[in-house]
This record gives sequence, C-alpha cells and structure tokens, in this order.
Amino acid sequence: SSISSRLPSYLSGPTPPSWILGNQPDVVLSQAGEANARWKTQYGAVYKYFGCFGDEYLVLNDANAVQHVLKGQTTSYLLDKSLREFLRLVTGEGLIWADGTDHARQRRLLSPAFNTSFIKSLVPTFAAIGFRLVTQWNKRIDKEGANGAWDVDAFHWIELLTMEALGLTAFGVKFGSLEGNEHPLQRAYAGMIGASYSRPSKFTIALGAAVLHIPAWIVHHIQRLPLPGLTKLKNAQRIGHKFADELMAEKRKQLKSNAQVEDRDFITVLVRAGEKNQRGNLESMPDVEIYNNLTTFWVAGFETAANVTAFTLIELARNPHIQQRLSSEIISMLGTATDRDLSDGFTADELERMPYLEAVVNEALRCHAPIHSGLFKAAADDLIPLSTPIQAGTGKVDRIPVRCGQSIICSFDGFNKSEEVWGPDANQFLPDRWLRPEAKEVDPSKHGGGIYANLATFGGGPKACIGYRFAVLEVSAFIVTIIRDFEITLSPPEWQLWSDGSYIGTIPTKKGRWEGGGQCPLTVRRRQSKARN
Ligand code: HEM
Repeated sequence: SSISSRLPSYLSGPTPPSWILGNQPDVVLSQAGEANARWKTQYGAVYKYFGCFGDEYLVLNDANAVQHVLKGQTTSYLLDKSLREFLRLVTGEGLIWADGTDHARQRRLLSPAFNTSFIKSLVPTFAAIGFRLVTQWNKRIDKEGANGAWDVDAFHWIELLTMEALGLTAFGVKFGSLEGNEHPLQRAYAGMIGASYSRPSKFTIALGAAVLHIPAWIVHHIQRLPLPGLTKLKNAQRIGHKFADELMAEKRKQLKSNAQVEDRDFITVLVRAGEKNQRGNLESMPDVEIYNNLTTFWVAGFETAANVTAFTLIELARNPHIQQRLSSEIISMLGTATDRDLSDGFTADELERMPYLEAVVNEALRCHAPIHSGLFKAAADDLIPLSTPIQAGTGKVDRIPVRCGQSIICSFDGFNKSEEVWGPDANQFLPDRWLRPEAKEVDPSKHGGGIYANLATFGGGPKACIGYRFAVLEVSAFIVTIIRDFEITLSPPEWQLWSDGSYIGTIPTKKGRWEGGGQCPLTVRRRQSKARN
C-alpha cells in the first residue's frame, strides 16, 4: 500500500524507500543532526519524513514553531503514551514521566532543590571532584607517561566525574570511583542506565519504532513479565530504593536533633522542605516520589553532562588557540597548580568571573546538544506558528495545521545551528560569538523558547530541563580543573570525531567503533611542568 500523509501537501520531504523502515536508517545511522541538516537545506526548516511502518513526522527547525511546541508541553504536546510507559520502567513516576497537573505539582515540590543559590553552593563540590580527577591523572602521568605525556581515553573518567557529582549532590554519598572504589548505589544506577551502546541493525531500528506501536496498556503490563533485562532493572531499582529510604530516614533523624544540618544535597533539601510543609499543613512530596525523582535526575543528568564535558574537551584539544586563551583566563583567576591547591574547589563567584569559559561551554552546548531532538505528540488539533512563512502553492503560509496525534520532532540541533538565528557561521565552533554584544539581546522572532542562552539544548516551556544550572556549573567546574593543570591534544592527532546520534542522545565516538561506547582520546601533559622544575 502507498504511504498516505496527514500533513498539508505543500510540505515536502524525502521519499521513503520502503514502508517498513522508511527514512529511519538515514536518521539513526548518520551523525546526530546530519540527516536533518541535509533535509532542512533541501526541503526547508519545516518538512515531513516517514519513519518505520508509515509513521509520519513533522520536523521543526523554525524558531516560533519550536517555541510553540515546547511551551505547549504537558497540555497540548505530550510524550508518546507507549514511550512514557517504557520510561516509567526506568525512572518510575518522576518528573520526566509526569504530565498535566501532576507534573506541575511535582515540579513545584522539587523547586527548593533547584533554586539558584543552592545550585551555586554546589560549585565547590563539583570543583573538588574535578580536582580528584586531576590528582589521579598526575599520578598516571608519573607512572605511565612517556616524556611527560600520557595517553588516555578520557571518556570513562568523565563518566566517573558526573557520577560522583550526582552521588554527592543528590544523595550526599561519596562513591570514590575516581580512586578505584565501587559503591553499591553507583553499581545499581550504572546498571539501570545500561551504559553499553551498540550499532543498531535494521532489525533493531524497526524494533525501536515498533515499540511506539505497542498500546500503552500492554507496555504497562510488560513490567510484570520475568524478562531478563527487566529483572536486572528491577534489581537495580530495589537496591537504589532501599538505599534512598535509609538515607531519608537518617536525614529525618539528623534534622530532628539538629536544625543546623547543612543543605549540601538534594535529599537533605527535599526531606527538610517536606517536613516544613507538613508542619505548615501544606502538601509535601511522598518519599517514593522523592526517590523516583532522584532516579530521574540520575537518568537525565548523568550521560548528558558527561557527553557535554567530553565534547568540550575534544573541541579544546582540536582548537589549541581556544584552549590557550581559556587556560590563560583560568590561571589569571585561580593561579597555577603550584599557586593554589584546588582540593576544596573554588566558588561559583570565581566561575562567573570567567567570561571566556562561559563562551566555550555555551558554544559546546550549542554545537553538541547531547539530546539532539525532542519527540512530541499533538494532544489536539492545532495551528503551529512560523517565524519564516513557507511557500504553499502560489501563496505563503505562516501557520501549519496539525491533527490530534501527529508526531512532531523539534530539532534542538537544527535550531541551535539555524543560520537565521546564529548567522552564516552557525556550523562552526566559535566561542567568540558569545562575547559579541548582540549575544545578549535576542530578536523575539529568533527566540526558540529555550531556557538558557537561547539554546534549544535544555528544551523549554513547563518541561524544560530542571537541571540546566546544575549542568552548566558542573561542566564548567570540570573543564576549569582539567584545563588549568593540563594541556590536552587529540590522540592520535588525526582522530576524527563521529557525533553519534542514535535515537535522541548524542555521544562522541569514532566512526565504525560503536562497540566501545563514547570516546574522548587525549594526550595529557602537565601545563606547568616547565615552571615546576
Ligand atoms: C548538559 C546536560 C543536560 C542536558 C543537555 C539536558 C537536557 C534536557 C532536555 C533537552 C530535557 C527535556 C526538555 C523539554 O522537554 O523541554 C531535559 C529534561 C530534564 N532534565 Fe536535563 N539535561 C542535562 C542535565 C540535567 C541534570 C544534571 C539534571 C538533574 C540534576 C537534569 C534533570 C532533568 C529533568 C528532571 C528533566 C525533566 C523535566 C520535566 O519534565 O519537568 N538534567 N533535560
């Protein structure tokens, strides 16, 4: 049977070679955002394409259109029902899973954990974690380095950084993974995410899409089946849950006997906020929901932050001038390794006085959005407004009609690299763009509705990333500690980055080397080695 379209005929897009796979292999097997960049040039910022089994997607790269859909989340644009049920298996009924008024309630009750001053108070913790990595790397350079240079695939180390950060700031637990220890909670969560990647075969691509065709109620019942993957997941959930329960009970005891307990982690903040609300007869978050959200933060904040850190280091390694300029700024702020020991970290205030650092991190977030697109379903018929009208027959339209149930992809990567918004050099890594005065004032017709720096990287609207400040400060602190003390280059220098874009995540890897997962291969040298001796 021929594939029929529910979208207006004036929208164009690639012709699907088959009904089963459609154009899905073009998307899944190319680099993140690559197929979209090509189709955007060919068919315009708004186009349609067919995935597997005749699934039709409306793809949006246009600023107003992206903004409209992001703002409509939890009410008029929702997560696919079946996808949401699968998500429940991993995160439980936490913030990513929640919709409507339940979502609004959870978000409100979680807000104490994400207020600006609390998140800023975490910077010394992030920085001290970065310094623990520096300490380990110094030891390796001495032991394993040749002529002061040490080759390392830094990707796994970076994953340990973001794991330690979540361990300390979410649960108040130090895993010690950078020092070679393994903590049961960390093991449980690592198992939950299943950090292994594999290149999808055509069969897995179809299977991935088929999931969206399984009715949500069936997915809901899948969790009762003794499938091996699920058993592992449930085990991990059980360990994590037990651990969190013990920690919450312990916090309650501490808070009862001593009101001075410092707010150093999410558990303390959320347990305290809950107790306070109870005393004031206000609604407080049930323990199981606190736990589900700690798991949610883990799923949302572990790999994403690790990937941005890795992409930033790769950009610095392959752009020595940018790295040089950044290291000068850092050293003029914090001194060299011999001037100041960073075992107690540094403050948010010190970070904020490094404008070039902010420019570098923003540019990495723009060029390498770790979630390259968002997938939504229209909950009702709607008209999506456009910043740039498109040709429809002999006239132009500035709104696209969609029907209830329409699948929509907001390309975060496409918006971040839109020439209309970012100029003709949108595809280049140029931190300097953030230092221009215009960077601070965004023309409303070029605003994608993002919550940070007019980037779509953290999404927008009611479901925008709640952890964006956490992520930006964490990544910045890691970059500062590493770049202050080490000079990095790619190893080997001709190593080619492949930004893998399977499904929605973007990971740095090497073409043809999926099995190994993410990569960040560096040669590391002490920056101040000459000054030292
Ligand atoms: C660079 C790192 C990160 C990136 C790029 C990122 C990106 C995103 C994106 C694109 C969304 C969906 C937004 C939308 O639908 O409009 C999201 C949601 C979310 N993120 Fe992040 N994230 C990062 C780090 C974190 C961290 C560190 C945490 C927690 C500590 C976190 C917690 C969440 C949560 C809970 C949601 C769901 C919010 C809701 O549905 O209300 N993220 N994130």
